[in-house]
Order: sequence, then structure tokens, then C-alpha cells
Amino acid sequence: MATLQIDACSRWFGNVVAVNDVTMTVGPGITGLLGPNGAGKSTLIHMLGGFLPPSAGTVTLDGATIWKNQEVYRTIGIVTEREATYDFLTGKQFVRASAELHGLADPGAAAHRALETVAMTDAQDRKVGEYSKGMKQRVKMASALVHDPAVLLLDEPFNGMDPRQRLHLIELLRDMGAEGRTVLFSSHILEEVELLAHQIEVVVSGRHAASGDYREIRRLMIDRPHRYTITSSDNRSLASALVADGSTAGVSIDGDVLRVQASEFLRFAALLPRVARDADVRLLQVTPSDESLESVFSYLVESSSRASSRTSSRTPARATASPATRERS
Ligand SMILES: Nc1ncnc2c1ncn2[C@@H]1O[C@H](COP(=O)(O)OP(=O)(O)OP(=O)(O)O)[C@@H](O)[C@H]1O
Repeated sequence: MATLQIDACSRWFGNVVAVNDVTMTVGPGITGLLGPNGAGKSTLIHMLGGFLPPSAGTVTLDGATIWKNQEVYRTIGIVTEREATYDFLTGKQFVRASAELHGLADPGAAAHRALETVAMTDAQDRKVGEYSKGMKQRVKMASALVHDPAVLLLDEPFNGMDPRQRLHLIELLRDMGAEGRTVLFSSHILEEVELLAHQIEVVVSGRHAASGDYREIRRLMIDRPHRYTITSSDNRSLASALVADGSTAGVSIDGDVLRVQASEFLRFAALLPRVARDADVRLLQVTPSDESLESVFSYLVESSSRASSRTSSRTPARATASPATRERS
């Protein structure tokens, strides 16, 4: 079982602070690294993969420094976002070269196994330069898996994949996670993160904005209005009862449904059944209408930008759903 630890880590390039005082733990299973363009995801992945040293702080695997540590490199597989591959090699040669660089005893067998894992044996004798984007991604994946690493880091692995390839990669990563490997992938395709990751780490402007299950993160943001769509036995009576109580920010009737904006999640969750019972109304369906990762993300981006406009560029901002908030709840 491999655990990655990023501790008070910053990385800057000249005046640009790409990663700003991030502390994060990534354990076995699948973790999604989420953030807008330029948030620092690739920089974090490069530091975890041993491609870059941190400018400050530490990046370790099971307590061992990753940077320039060959022993650690043996246990890490990394698929970078970079398009560049050795186009003149066949898929098989490309993966085998990686096996040889790792000094594996039987590079041919290891390459074959890895190509089988990503379902690329049929195309293994074609030149990488002739592959589609998705096929290139898979062969890069095979090359990262060739030494059977305990840790797998993937930067935007779904880029350029068609839906079938995407599904295949989702299954593959699920299997890797289930085997107890530590899998960290970055993506801007929110549905994939939501579908795949048991744990989500959000970075915004180089800062660690949130950590946890996305629904959990969402619920922690109790200072943000939550929207619900409700159907009940008597929407009109329920609407007036909710308005009279005064703890909702907005109530409107929209055809057969009631749309409610609650100012506090926890309070509203306790209040709604009580108000319904007192008004003699039966609740038929209560659906959160904005609990997607997209809305969580927009909120975090907004709150982190608000915080960063108040702080200097090297001071970490605390968004509402930062780990510190989590501990308090
Ligand atoms: N080698 C470099 N030299 C200078 N600036 C860099 C370098 N690498 C990254 N940066 C800057 O650091 C910031 C974070 O970049 P990074 O690539 O880590 O973000 P990202 O979240 O992966 O973005 P994207 O999703 O667009 O790939 C950006 O402002 C970027 O321009």
C-alpha cells in the first residue's frame, strides 16, 4: 500500500507560483485531481512523479523523498499530458523500450502484458505516429504500467479518447484502484471524476481548495444557498409554510414542482420534514438540483478567487471546504 504525501509544498517558475503551500495525502484507491486550466495540476503530478523538485516543502512516497530517488521511481508509473511520443517506433517497441529502461528481467514479456492490459495487442506492430490520440494515450499507459507500479499518476488521461476507449480506461483504472494501487488522475471532465474517484482533491490557482467526497464537500459549504426541487401532495400549502418559516432564501412554484433555495443545508434538512408535517403535506420527492461537481467546482473557484484577491500570491487561501474546515465539522 503506497501513500503519497505532499507537505507544505510550493513550486514556482520565476515569478509564477504554480503550486502554493499545498498539503495533501493520496492513499490507495482512485483519487481525482480537479482544477481549472493553469491551477497547478500538472506541476503537482510532475513533482509526485519525480520530474520536478518542489521549490519549498516535501513530496514523499511512504516517507521517502521522491525527487532523485531511483528506488521510489521503480514504484511509480506516470502518464503525462504531453503529446510527444517516439512516432517512428511501433507500439510494441515503445513499451518494450520503457521496460528496458526500467531494467526488467524479461522486457518482452512485460511489454506484452502491459499492451494486453490496455487492449493494444492488435495494433502493437503499427507505428505510434499512425495511432489516434486515444491509442497514443493507451500505449503511453502501457509504457507507464510496464513495471507493475504501485502508484499510477495520470495527467488528463481521458483527453482525445472516444466514448468506448473512455469506458475501457475507466474500467482499467477501477481495477487498478480495486487492486490496492494508488491512482491519481487529473481531469477537467467532471462526470469522469465523479464516476471514478472515491476521493477528490481540488486545486485552484495553485492552492488546495478542497478535499474529500464531492457531495461531502458540497454539504460543508453551508454558507452557500442550496437549491431543491420538491414535489408534494400540496405544493401551494408547503410553499406558504416554508415562506412563513423564513429560513429559506427563495420559494417558487414551477408547474408541478416547488423550487426552493435553502440558505443553510443542515438547517433546511431538519426543517423541511417538520414544516411539511405541521402543514399536513406529504413530501413525494426532494431532489437537490445543483449538487453536481460542476456547481461545487464553480463555487470553489469563486471562493478561492475571493480569498486570493485578499491575500498575497504566496499566502495560501482557505476556501470554505479546505481540509481545515473539514476537521471543524
Ligand atoms: N515550466 C514552466 N515554466 C513557467 N511556468 C510554468 C511552467 N510550468 C507551469 N507553469 C505555470 O504554472 C501554472 C500552473 O501550470 P500547470 O500546467 O501545473 O497547471 P494545470 O492545472 O495542469 O493546467 P492545464 O489543465 O492547463 O494543464 C500556470 O500558470 C503555468 O503557466
